[in-house]
Amino acid sequence: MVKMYYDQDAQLDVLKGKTVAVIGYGSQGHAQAQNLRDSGVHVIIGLRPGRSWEQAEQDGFEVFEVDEAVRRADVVQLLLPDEVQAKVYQEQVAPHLKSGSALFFSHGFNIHFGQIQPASDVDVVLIAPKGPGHLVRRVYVEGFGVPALIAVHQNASGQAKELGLAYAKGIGATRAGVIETTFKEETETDLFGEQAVLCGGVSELVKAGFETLVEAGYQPEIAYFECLHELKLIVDLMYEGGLANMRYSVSDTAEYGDYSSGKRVVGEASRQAMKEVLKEIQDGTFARNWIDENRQGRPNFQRLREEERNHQLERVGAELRRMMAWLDGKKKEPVQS
Ligand SMILES: NC(=O)C1=CN([C@@H]2O[C@H](COP(=O)(O)OP(=O)(O)OC[C@H]3O[C@@H](n4cnc5c(N)ncnc54)[C@H](OP(=O)(O)O)[C@@H]3O)[C@@H](O)[C@H]2O)C=CC1
Ligand SMILES: CC(=O)[C@](C)(O)C(=O)O
Repeated sequence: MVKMYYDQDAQLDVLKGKTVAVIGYGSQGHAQAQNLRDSGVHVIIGLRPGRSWEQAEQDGFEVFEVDEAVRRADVVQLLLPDEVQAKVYQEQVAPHLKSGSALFFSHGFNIHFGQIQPASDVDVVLIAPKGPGHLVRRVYVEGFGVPALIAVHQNASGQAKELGLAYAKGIGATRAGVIETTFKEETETDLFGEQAVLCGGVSELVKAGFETLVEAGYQPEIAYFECLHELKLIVDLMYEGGLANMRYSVSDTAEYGDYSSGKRVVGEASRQAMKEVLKEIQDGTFARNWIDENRQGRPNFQRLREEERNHQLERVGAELRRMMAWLDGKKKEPVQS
């Protein structure tokens, strides 16, 4: 049986008198910094001058250049994009990390693939929320938390796990539950999940369904409602009670269609492809490709991002969201970074 850690297993006092430097103020950075502050933890932000710096100051944080924030910190949480962490670490973190301090991550990529190799006199801990940063903040404010994973790569202080659990409590994760893992397991499962299921898998399934209906002559707006908009409602049911809860709520017609046609759409070929994707994550092929793509200035990433943004599905969806008044009040168009 998996061991889950909850609020009662974590002591916020472990962070009492310590300064946490959150490096980066994006999806995870803004959420974790605000949650920690609301939990009574002393938080400073490390950034480069720019949009995030202005936002963090507007949100009431003390903001410093990365090296200065590191010098002031007992805990340094690296919430930079994975592809820039190694360079920033080498140039602005490692030379200033205090002996006996702690280096935190929310994804194990750079430790697991050897891009960052910390000195032996610091704790190295992973606290990985299993959800997008904006939900980490929203759910915390609502009084609950996004579950997370904890792993200890180095325990120089002898208290790394206690420190990690205190941090997890500070961001609200122990309200939901924290599972112990390793940097390897978190990295490989997270990369697999975002590629084969959550982002890549679902996006291609939605696009294929939308295009199948549109190419067959149906109205794009109906195809959008059927294949994307309604997906949230279905996934909410799965979130609340598993596949069984979704199948309980949909019609028997839909449930029978689920059983009779689902495996024809996502069948043995898809399962084989998933195994290949996982193998390329495990043997480092994906990591090398991603690191190389960034070294070359992201030509393929930018091209593919542009193609996807111009997909008919996106255009139809944007128009429908403008028309759906109730949604307008809740969701802003995604920030075009
Ligand atoms: N997004 C998510 O929901 C999740 C992310 N994670 C992990 O969290 C970590 C952070 O990801 P995420 O929050 O998505 O990142 P974002 O891209 O949302 O934010 C990155 C932040 O880093 C800053 N930054 C970028 N480059 C530099 C630099 N050279 N020097 C200083 N600051 C810089 C950006 O500021 P600027 O405005 O100047 O560009 C921005 O504030 C990653 O390890 C990721 O894998 C884990 C779980 C979920
Ligand atoms: C939200 C999350 O954990 C992801 C999809 O893996 C990520 O954004 O890195």
